[in-house]
Amino acid sequence: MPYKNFEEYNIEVTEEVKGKFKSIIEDIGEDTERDGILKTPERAAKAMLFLTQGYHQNPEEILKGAMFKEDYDDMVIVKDIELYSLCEHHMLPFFGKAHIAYIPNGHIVGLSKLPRIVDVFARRLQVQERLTHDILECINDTLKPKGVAVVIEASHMCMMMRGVQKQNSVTTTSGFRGQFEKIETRTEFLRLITSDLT
Ligand SMILES: Nc1nc2c(ncn2[C@@H]2O[C@H](COP(=O)(O)OP(=O)(O)OP(=O)(O)O)[C@@H](O)[C@H]2O)c(=O)[nH]1
Ligand SMILES: [Zn+2]
Repeated sequence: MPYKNFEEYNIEVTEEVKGKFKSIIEDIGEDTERDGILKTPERAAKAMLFLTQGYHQNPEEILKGAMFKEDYDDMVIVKDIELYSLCEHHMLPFFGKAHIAYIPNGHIVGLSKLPRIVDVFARRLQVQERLTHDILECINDTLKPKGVAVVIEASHMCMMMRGVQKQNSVTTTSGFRGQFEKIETRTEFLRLITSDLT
């Protein structure tokens, strides 16, 4: 996708996507000249580009921007990170929480960077399984910790508003690398994310 810089790209693509949303709104039988709808193609285009901005962000750079040498080598957990993504099959939202843990190997990372990389990968067309692994592999490859774990719990609007129409099902996905592949470490992590302690 050729573009000079993100702002320039955004202006150009917003115009294009706006035109496409206008056609969709016409095709579903709405009046695109109606007062409340007049600006809707533009609003929808801006919303869609916001929700997919992760394609233009570099998660490794975000992590590398705040890695600090430190001898701490116990588990670090950031839990209940809210996430909103779009399923790649229907382009409908799925949303929920991510829980991330890692065991440092000489370096810790700025805590805010973990939610930031969740957003980078969530703001793309995704399936929950790949989103989980994208986050896991990015931390593993960039921070090179002794271990990393990611759990995501999410509800999928494509299963709620349409299709099978199940309102209460929650999907859990998980990935474990390094020391979290050992049952005791994994159990400790799962105990801590389900307790009120952290
Ligand atoms: N594994 C996985 N499946 C997902 C995710 N998000 C949506 N899906 C599923 O993607 C599948 C697409 O199946 P299709 O049969 O091609 O599409 P469909 O006819 O719209 O399916 P229904 O949703 O069952 O009506 C559905 O079963 C969705 O529930 C996800 O994150 N992970
Ligand atoms: Zn879907």
